[in-house]
Amino acid sequence: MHVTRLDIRRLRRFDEVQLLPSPGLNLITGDNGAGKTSVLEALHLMAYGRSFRARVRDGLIRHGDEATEVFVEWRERRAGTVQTMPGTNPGANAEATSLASTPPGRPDTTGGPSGEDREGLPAGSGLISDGAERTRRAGLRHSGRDWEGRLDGRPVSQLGDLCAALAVVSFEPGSHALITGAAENRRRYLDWGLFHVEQHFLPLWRRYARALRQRNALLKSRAGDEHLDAWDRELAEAGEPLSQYRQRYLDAIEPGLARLAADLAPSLGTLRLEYQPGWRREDFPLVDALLFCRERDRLAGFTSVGPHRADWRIGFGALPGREALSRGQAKLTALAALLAQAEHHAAICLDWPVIGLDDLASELDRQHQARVLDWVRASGAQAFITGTEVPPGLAASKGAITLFHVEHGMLQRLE
Ligand SMILES: Nc1ncnc2c1ncn2[C@@H]1O[C@H](COP(=O)(O)OP(=O)(O)OP(=O)(O)O)[C@@H](O)[C@H]1O
Repeated sequence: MHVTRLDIRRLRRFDEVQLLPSPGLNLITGDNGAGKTSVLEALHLMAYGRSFRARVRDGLIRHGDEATEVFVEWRERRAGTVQTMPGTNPGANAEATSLASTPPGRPDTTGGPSGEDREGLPAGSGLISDGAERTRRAGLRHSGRDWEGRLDGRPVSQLGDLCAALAVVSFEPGSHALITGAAENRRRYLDWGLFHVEQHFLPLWRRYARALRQRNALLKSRAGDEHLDAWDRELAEAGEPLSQYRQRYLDAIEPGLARLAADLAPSLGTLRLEYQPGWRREDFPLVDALLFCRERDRLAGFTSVGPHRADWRIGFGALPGREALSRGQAKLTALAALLAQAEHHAAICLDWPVIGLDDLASELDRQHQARVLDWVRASGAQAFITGTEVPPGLAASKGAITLFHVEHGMLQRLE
């Protein structure tokens, strides 16, 4: 998929800007504080319902305004999501390759903008099909507390449905948290991938989240066993398959991630992934684990076992543990994980997610920049790269790039 138009209103320092990007590489330059990252944040907001830097109410809305608005128009393959369990059928494009060679088969994403220009947020005028591709539109108005969204001309009742439409993978200065930060980052990574490739995952995830809320409320109110039994069963019925989806997703990602990590950080040795389901799954079914922990959970007032406590870890042959990774190595590993996720998405959905690379030059040395840019270019994915200057690695990476410049709250395309 590729974005053909992005309108941003009242986000950070922007009053109102519009970006008409190319389907390939787009570079956004500007001085410190000009608003380059804000452009990526706007895209991320539409795809995740939050910024990668903060929640909406923590500074995303322009000072003095009530809400921020983002409108995105994009082209995507009509085939949409192929409903296949991750890991069971990676698809024709799943032959993952290294950064040094050409990435997997390039989905055809060459269609241009629909040509139809729309004003106004967050309304959309419906879905426009055109052969193998279609144009989609999403608008989101977010005040931090409330939100209002439209997708293809219709109101959206759940933010998750809006976010599941546009797939964006963002690499930014905080991305190392995926490897060295809290488990929540790693659960989100799995869940984001699954939202997009497995149609049964989101309802299951919602069912689990609801059951967890209910069980926690009962624990807090010291409810009797007869009430908790039913919610334990419900939690387990949603939690077991949810956990299996995550495990299989991680298994499906692992080979591509290992190859990408070997290219980006070869000195670390062989990569392996370990999934931790959130309870001793090898010993007990979840329903039994919940029962065993019931008294402890009553005292604590929350559920201490289950997929909401899941995690996954990366280990490297040459290191004692992920704690031994330098910050730079953690960043390279996070980038490998994000690109592997993008690659897997492309293999299953036959369409690349949009890739955001914030401040690439300050994150990677010249040689790694060039490798990543070559890889992204060869993939056919649309990418948004930001930097105070043209990244040095871009000089070594041959091919077209569309340039934009941000200054004084304005966003301009440079010819
Ligand atoms: N809520 C807000 N209201 C108004 N202005 C804001 C708000 N939040 C941040 N800003 C300003 O918006 C700009 C944010 O810019 P952004 O982080 O996108 O810049 P950047 O070009 O990526 O900068 P850098 O190169 O320093 O990373 C900064 O000038 C910041 O002071």
